[in-house]
Amino acid sequence: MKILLLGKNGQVGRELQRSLAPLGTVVALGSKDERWPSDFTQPQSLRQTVEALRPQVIVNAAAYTAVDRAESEPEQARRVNATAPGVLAEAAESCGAWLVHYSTDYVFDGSGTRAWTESDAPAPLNVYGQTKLEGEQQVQARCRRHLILRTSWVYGRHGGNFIRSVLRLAAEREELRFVSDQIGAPTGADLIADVTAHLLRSVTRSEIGTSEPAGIYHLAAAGETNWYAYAAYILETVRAHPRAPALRARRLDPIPSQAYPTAARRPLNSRLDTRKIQQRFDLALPDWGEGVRRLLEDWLQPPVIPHS
Ligand SMILES: NC(=O)C1=CN([C@@H]2O[C@H](COP(=O)(O)OP(=O)(O)OC[C@H]3O[C@@H](n4cnc5c(N)ncnc54)[C@H](OP(=O)(O)O)[C@@H]3O)[C@@H](O)[C@H]2O)C=CC1
Ligand SMILES: Cc1cn([C@H]2C[C@H](O)[C@@H](COP(=O)(O)OP(=O)(O)O[C@H]3O[C@@H](C)C(=O)[C@@H](O)[C@H]3O)O2)c(=O)[nH]c1=O
Repeated sequence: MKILLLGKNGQVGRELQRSLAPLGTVVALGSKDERWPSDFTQPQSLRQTVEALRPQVIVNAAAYTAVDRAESEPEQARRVNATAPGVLAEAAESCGAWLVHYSTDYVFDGSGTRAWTESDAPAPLNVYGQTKLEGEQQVQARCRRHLILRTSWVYGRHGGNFIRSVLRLAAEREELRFVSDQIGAPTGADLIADVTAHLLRSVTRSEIGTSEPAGIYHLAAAGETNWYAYAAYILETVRAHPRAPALRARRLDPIPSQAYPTAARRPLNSRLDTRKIQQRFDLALPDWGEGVRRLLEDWLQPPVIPHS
């Protein structure tokens, strides 16, 4: 099976390079590939890449993810998050390929306290969420064999994320403040990549031509937290470790969202109901804290080759 992976250098893309490898031949592209057009700000050029490679599966992990910056660069965000996925979807449809596309909890407005299901109506609060929603709609309209995986609060070994921000700030400052009224589930890029591979094994084994499992699925780690409690968990886990680095932070305080003004509004309730993906693909999703702890322990390992 030939798989085209776009966004190979992102948090999820790096893990997909590992998880997709056993499924077949993976052609993995970053934004500046010398062999194939892969710049999402030039959406039409992507058609050429798909037509030349004719993959059976396309996995799109590329996205414009700078939530605050998107407020002042809406057209750039829209090209990357909506127009380019639409072109990919059309090209995937014309070669009969499956298209995996990722989306976000930020398509919801964060109202209420119930976890969002796939059939709830999206109503994004910010440009990033709006362009990601438009991307979902493009993919749904143009490619029958699509899997849209909405996830939340992604962290990974590679690339910038909240865990790195917390550790950097804790090394620099004595007092930290984090919002405690936005609730969601931090989800590991490794989990997303592993589940993606599991789903692809399942759908590509189904009868040729069927698009029956196609659709939107929520994919997030189990449990929930808020950004303040998440930051506290990161710092406690690091401090309890015998190889903990020196941290200046002495105080960590919870604050309401209004006390932390940002260019983009963020949803208060980002909980995703993941029952559909678990039931449809016979999966169990681990608790968010497990994955965060594992990553921190890996980072704190001495850089030596283990004996066994
Ligand atoms: N990060 C998060 O918290 C969340 C992410 N998601 C979604 O998950 C998916 C993966 O996100 P994540 O791995 O965190 O993203 P990252 O920000 O880590 O990586 C995004 C990748 O997109 C690529 N990209 C950006 N602009 C372009 C462009 N113009 N042309 C081609 N490629 C481009 C970059 O490629 P390069 O490095 O080669 O320039 C980058 O490696 C995305 O769809 C995102 O919306 C959903 C919920 C939460
Ligand atoms: C750095 C910092 C952030 N915060 C708040 C701001 C924000 O509400 C929250 C998280 O901040 P970040 O900017 O790291 O997170 P943000 O970029 O909003 O994360 C989002 O990224 C996109 C791509 C998604 O799809 C979402 O699922 C989500 O993961 O923490 C503080 O309260 N104190 C701080 O010192």
